[in-house]
Amino acid sequence: MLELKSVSTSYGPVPMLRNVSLAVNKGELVCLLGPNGAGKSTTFNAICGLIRLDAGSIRIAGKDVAAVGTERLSALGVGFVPEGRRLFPTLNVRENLKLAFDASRCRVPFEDRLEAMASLFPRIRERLWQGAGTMSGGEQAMVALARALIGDPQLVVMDEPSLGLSPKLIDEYFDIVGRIRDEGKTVLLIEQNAETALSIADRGYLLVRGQIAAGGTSKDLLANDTVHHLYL
Ligand SMILES: Nc1ncnc2c1ncn2[C@@H]1O[C@H](COP(=O)(O)OP(=O)(O)OP(=O)(O)O)[C@@H](O)[C@H]1O
Repeated sequence: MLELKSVSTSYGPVPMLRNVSLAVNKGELVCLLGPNGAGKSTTFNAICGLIRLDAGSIRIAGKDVAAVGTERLSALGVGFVPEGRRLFPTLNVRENLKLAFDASRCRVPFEDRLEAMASLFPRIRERLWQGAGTMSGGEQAMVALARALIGDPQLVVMDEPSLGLSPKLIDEYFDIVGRIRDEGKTVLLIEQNAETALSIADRGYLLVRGQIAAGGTSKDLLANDTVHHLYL
């Protein structure tokens, strides 16, 4: 569903990602872990088609992201949860969700998808008319995930969605992410919160200084010395 093949990027003369290869198969929940500055958000932006690659390729459902273009990825069946949520603060929740729905190719009526989101996120149901910018951080995190899901995507890519959430809310959030995978969606979860991410992921990769330093099943990574040294 998602394949990065020997991807290298740079910021001006400074190399960032170096020869990064990773794959997420249909129906899998895979996490990409890494310390601050490892290149996680750079990887996310590259998957969104926002960064030009120096080398390598990124394919979603077999299609080259660079050829498809960022603005058409949603219609290809991809939902994104960017770091910091990036909702439209002056629009209400419903309007935020409607914009994302309109960018997708979902054939189910909007009201049906809205009802599905309200069932998945009960906190959202009574907040549909509230300005997104006035919601709490936790509520905004739920809206950002609902926005990624409203068009019924096949693939969901998330960049550090648990940032700023309380421990209780992190558990609730990751529980929902696990359910999304159980319902058949493919998920790439980019996270610093290694222990929680690995507790729901099927597999994971560790990114260190722009390179993949380890990869394997969640069980393997939990037993990996480098992962332990960095996180656990
Ligand atoms: N637009 C940019 N121009 C120059 N350098 C950049 C740019 N964006 C990111 N970088 C640098 O690239 C490196 C990787 O940044 P990135 O945001 O991908 O890391 P990260 O793994 O997501 O970190 P964090 O967990 O702290 O968010 C950092 O050293 C950062 O300063």
